Amino acid sequence: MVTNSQVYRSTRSSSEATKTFEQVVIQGLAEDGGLFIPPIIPQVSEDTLFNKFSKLSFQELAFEVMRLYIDPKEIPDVDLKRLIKTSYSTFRAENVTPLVKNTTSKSSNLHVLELFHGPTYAFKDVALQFVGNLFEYFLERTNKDLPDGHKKQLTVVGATSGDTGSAAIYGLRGKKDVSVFILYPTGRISPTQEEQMTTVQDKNVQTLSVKGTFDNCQDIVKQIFGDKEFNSKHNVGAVNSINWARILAQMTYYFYAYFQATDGKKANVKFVVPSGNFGDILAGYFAKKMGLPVSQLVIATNENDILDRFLKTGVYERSDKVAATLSPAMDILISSNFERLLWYLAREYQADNNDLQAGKIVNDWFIQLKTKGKFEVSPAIIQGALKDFASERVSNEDTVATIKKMYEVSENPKRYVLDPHTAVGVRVTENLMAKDNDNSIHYISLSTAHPAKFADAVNSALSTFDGYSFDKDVLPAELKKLSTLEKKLKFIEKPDLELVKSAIEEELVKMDL
Ligand SMILES: Cc1ncc(COP(=O)(O)O)c(C=O)c1O
Ligand SMILES: N[C@@H](CCOP(=O)(O)O)C(=O)O
Repeated sequence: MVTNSQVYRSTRSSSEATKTFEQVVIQGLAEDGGLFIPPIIPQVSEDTLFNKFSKLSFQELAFEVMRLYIDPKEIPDVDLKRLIKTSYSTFRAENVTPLVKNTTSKSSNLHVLELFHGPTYAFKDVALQFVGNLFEYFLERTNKDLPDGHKKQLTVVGATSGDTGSAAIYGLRGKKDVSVFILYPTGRISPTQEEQMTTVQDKNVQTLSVKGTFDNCQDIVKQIFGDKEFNSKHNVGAVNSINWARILAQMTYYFYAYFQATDGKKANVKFVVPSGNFGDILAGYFAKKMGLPVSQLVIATNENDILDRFLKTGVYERSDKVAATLSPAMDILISSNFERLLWYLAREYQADNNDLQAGKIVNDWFIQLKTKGKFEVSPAIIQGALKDFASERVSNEDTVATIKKMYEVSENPKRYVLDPHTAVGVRVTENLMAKDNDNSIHYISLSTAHPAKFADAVNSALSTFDGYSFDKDVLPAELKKLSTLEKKLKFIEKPDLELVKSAIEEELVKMDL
């Protein structure tokens, strides 16, 4: 029986947990196709939360949170502190994830948590700057005494609906003994997102534009992990939120934002999270289960609403009918990280708190998903999920209307511009506030990307306003110059595993790392 939160297991395994943090970070996905999780979630007392954690800087808090999940024998304190410091030194905001308090008016507790102050202007940087440095740290240690030609090299393969790709590339560009291949759906990401990825010329980076959807790209990535021969030949690594380190690094801002919103006091707090692959909100679930007194985590989706439908019906169903929306990074039908949540729910509500039995249940569900295209969970599981989560979906029209309304009414700051993903969250937050009708609740709405990345949606909401100029008011100079830079990308004409594997092998030879 595992008793410590620094040992990991797969969501689909019926054996005891045995994996170390380094193993799960480097391996990415478990051999059985499951995701790695810590079966024990560490607990933080109220005293520690409100008398210690609430007084820390973002970096200090990141250390305290991460320390609970990483054995000091694997990364000693001094190294973990250095990794955190280096990772967040690239952010434009000193406190990394600032909270814009009382955004609409002094008397309303709607706070916007800006997560886009990293190098690629999206929340993914918070985790991927850290993950890049973590890969480098582990590889340097493994390779230190190995002669050239025998050093371990990691081939990172990731799928993106727009933001993970550039954040992973910026986290890994130029790093020793790592190559990075990013698959994205042709024509289904914004022009700026595409430019951010394809204009990076470092020789260890290659983007693959795949004719298909994000779900196709993600499926191919998972198949590559399951391909034993390819995987053992190339040491495939993950940058998507299937990698546990992504979730871990995202926990910090739930704690930090809570204390910023409440001035370090215990209060009634709800987080609203624009969701797709369920990685971001899952980090909030861990924070809540660790003891942060969050009253609700609210899933905000666009028209691709598998998560909302699941919470309403208990049926998790595959579909290939992905809608192209104004919040394209959330155009996702299969939410990878949902599997992690399902494991904790299965353990508590169906397996009498037995880890091994929970693994068996989750494995059965995912076999059904593969063979029958869907699975259904019991009402007890849904009722369990609803103790922590609520959900709502938002249309394109309401997304545009929310960007417009915020621009008109915001007080702090005036003329506040939301990106369309953030707008999905803000719309859900406003609906919730109307329903709750309780001034004592703090609502923290996560802002997951900078509006400059989504010119079409933002302009369709704001171009009729007198004096509004996207170039002047929204677009940072750094992103403006991207359109003038040379592009490096390779087209893959259909979403096919073999085509992608050949492209990777061909490029690896050219990279000659
Ligand atoms: C801007 C933006 N918002 C929201 C999301 C959804 O986050 P998650 O996939 O972690 O649910 C994504 C993509 O992941 C994103 O890029
Ligand atoms: N929205 C994401 C999709 C990939 O999700 P991840 O969090 O699992 O990496 C993106 O922008 O690429």
